[in-house]
Amino acid sequence: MDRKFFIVANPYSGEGKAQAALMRLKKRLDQLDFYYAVFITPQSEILDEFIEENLFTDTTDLVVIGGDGTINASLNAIRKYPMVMSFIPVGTGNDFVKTIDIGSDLDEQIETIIHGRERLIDVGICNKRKFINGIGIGFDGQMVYENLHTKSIFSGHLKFYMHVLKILWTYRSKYYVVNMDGQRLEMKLILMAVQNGTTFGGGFKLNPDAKIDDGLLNICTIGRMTSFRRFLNIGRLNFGKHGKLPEVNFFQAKELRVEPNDMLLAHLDGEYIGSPPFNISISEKFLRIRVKS
Ligand SMILES: Nc1ncnc2c1ncn2[C@@H]1O[C@H](COP(=O)(O)OP(=O)(O)OP(=O)(O)O)[C@@H](O)[C@H]1O
Repeated sequence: MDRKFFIVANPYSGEGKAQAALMRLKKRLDQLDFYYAVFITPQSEILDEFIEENLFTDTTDLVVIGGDGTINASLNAIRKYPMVMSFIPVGTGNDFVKTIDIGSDLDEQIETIIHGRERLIDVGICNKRKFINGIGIGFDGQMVYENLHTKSIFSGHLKFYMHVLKILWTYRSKYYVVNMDGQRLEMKLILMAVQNGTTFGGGFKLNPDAKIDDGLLNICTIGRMTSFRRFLNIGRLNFGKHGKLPEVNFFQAKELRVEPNDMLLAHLDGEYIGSPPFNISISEKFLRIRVKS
């Protein structure tokens, strides 16, 4: 079957790096005489619906040029179609691609889009919305909320890390009631990260042992911790070395319910989604993606 590429490019991701990546990809596809169409995303709460409306049904390859939010919207747009997804990560955090190998520079990533091997991966579902990387409830949900709603003289990474510092200092632990594969747990936590991938927040490896094709959700919880200890230990998260801290626990589950609590804010693949209740599950080997190795 002839390949047909549908390219979703977000001009806003990562402060506008998509344009240059799109030009290079188009040039390479032209050289190889491949058919492609380009969809430039609009700013919208229902981005997935816009993508779905514009997709042609015989697309073989859906290429996302954007960050985790654009990958998420594309994932939720292709529910009826058996296409392979590939990525050029130009977002701010680009957390999902840190779990896979798509090549380290633009040229390698473009070759992966064209010649990479197919891999079948799991996809998470939260209240009927799919996620590829994960859901952060508590501390990092608060961060995404404040990044969205607070004006700042900074932008991009700098704005994000200013919020990390402020919230790291001020955030108070909250009460979670959770049901994990039938087991009820009540905990006071700073955060709960429910993930398919390993990384959140632009490089924090909260679930370093997560595998994207094992049919399981990996869950990291961090309990009450003084502000001083948070500052002392945050560096460990960059290397996934937080597991030895007494406040940290890891779980694996197929299904999870987080009971209502308006004090808890959450994000799904980096996009703010409000407060629980959340019914979360995993769809094993649901999505085909293209990787380098
Ligand atoms: N044309 C546009 N103008 C402004 N915002 C847009 C536009 N197109 C999409 N968006 C918004 O971009 C957001 C998704 O951005 P995306 O996640 O891809 O990049 P990022 O936030 O820089 O990266 P990451 O999530 O990896 O940190 C969505 O909230 C979407 O509404």
